Amino acid sequence: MSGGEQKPKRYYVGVDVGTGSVRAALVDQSGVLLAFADHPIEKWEPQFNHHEQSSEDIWAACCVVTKKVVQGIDLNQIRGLGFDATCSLVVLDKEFHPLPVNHEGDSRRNVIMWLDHRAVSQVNRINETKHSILQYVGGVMSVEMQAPKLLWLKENLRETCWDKAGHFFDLPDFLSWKATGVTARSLCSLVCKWTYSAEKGWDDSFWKMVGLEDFVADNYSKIGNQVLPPGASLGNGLTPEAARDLGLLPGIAVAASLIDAHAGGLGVIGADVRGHGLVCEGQPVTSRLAVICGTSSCHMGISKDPIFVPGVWGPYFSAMVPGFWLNEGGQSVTGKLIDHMVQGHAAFPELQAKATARCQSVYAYLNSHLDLIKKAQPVGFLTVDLHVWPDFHGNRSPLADLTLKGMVTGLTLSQDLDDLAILYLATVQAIALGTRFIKEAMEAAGHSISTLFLCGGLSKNPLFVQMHADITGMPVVLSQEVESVLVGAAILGACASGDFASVQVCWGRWIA
Ligand SMILES: Nc1ncnc2c1ncn2[C@@H]1O[C@H](COP(=O)(O)OP(=O)(O)O)[C@@H](O)[C@H]1O
Ligand SMILES: O=C(CO)[C@H](O)[C@H](O)COP(=O)(O)O
Repeated sequence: MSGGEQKPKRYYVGVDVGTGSVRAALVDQSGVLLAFADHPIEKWEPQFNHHEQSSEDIWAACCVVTKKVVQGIDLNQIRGLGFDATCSLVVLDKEFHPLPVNHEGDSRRNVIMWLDHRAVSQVNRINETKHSILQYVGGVMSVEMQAPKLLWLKENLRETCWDKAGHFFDLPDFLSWKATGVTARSLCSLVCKWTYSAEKGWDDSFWKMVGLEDFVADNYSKIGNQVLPPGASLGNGLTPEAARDLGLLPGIAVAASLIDAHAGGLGVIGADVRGHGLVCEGQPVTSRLAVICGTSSCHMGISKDPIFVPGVWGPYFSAMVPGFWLNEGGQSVTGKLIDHMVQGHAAFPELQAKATARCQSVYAYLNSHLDLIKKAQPVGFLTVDLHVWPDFHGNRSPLADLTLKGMVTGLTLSQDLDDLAILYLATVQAIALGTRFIKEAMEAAGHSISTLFLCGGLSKNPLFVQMHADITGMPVVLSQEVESVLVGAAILGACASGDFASVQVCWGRWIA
């Protein structure tokens, strides 16, 4: 190459598997997102509180979106691939074929989704053990974690699933296995959802005490006995078969994955805010709370030393930003709750018709409708008589009580569009109050938070963002790059490629 010629560009692909859809992005070596694609995924709810998906369907959606974002690019310039996903449980047999996680024996449905609450009796028994490991999940294990779901499978689907199972994967780790054939697990998923300790490894006494001693006996081969930090390069990279599926070249570096909330946290928490006059400009990164808000909301705060927050998951070492401890608060349904309240209201068909006529989303329409009816008052005052308690799917943080239910007070006989708009507003406010509740619990335990950094689907809703600012009394920062979760996933691919020495170096160049 002559001195004047430029080096060929280098690209990385990030794939983000959310609850409702799969997204992919092509990102260049400066961290700029050049192409985006998304594709819906299937969900089943065969009975109340049972939520299932198909790992084959999810992989097929990953292939669709990846092929789209690399169209027109010289594939030789694509250097790395990173995945993030929801923390759902994928079950495969010894030959890596899907196994049913349901009474119907439908093996297509081989994923117990993260929001599935079938394992209530199992998690209650796990919590009754008072095992010391529970202090690393806020004192109370959530029914959404993997241990209670595994125990449910053992107790309920012994012959059709448990005895035949060869591999239990967190969804992010399933994807990296599917791409590389390497069964190593990410430190992120094992630490955050499976009770693994970055310092001490698996705790035999926990698994024996809860009735899952089977894992100890076979040296954890079914749930992971090779653990790698997120961003580590896996095996020989993309296998020829996976390369064909994804429309990429074999051998491209594939990274150990992250959970979706953690990829979002990585994508926003270090953002360069210089020149905006924000209070956090001169403060350490530990003064920031990243809130990743999609179907659920996850509240990610980091610290130099471990902080134990009752009802808030963690502290987890190096599970999101290497070298930092992580606490993760959360609300199990936020986007899903707003959709539920709006779509279940009698005036929804009228709303849909009016929004369609204006070529707007129902939320854009509702936001402008609230502006119309608020008259001279700030919009928040429209709900002085109407209040929502948002724990329709239990409370993840800080009460850590899965038995809690939702509540609405102040209802009248009105079912018109004004009524729907005000109920929508009260729901958004309730969710923002939930964020404040979590932030206050984290501060009471030792965090010092001055600024919120939002990303995920709900951060595209200006009312949601404004209510978070009004109700927490803190500035809310949105990244210039809306798809921050995908930037987090691409950082993994960039790190695995060897073009950046570590996740932290890439993070420093792209984000901070
Ligand atoms: N432009 C938008 N305005 C308002 N709400 C939005 C917008 N885009 C997405 N959402 C809401 O965000 C939620 C989904 O967020 P997303 O991050 O896509 O979820 P997931 O990662 O769980 O699949 C849904 O409840 C949806 O209604
Ligand atoms: O527990 C979580 C992260 O630790 C998330 O709630 C879960 O992964 C679902 O994410 P999303 O709501 O974005 O689909």
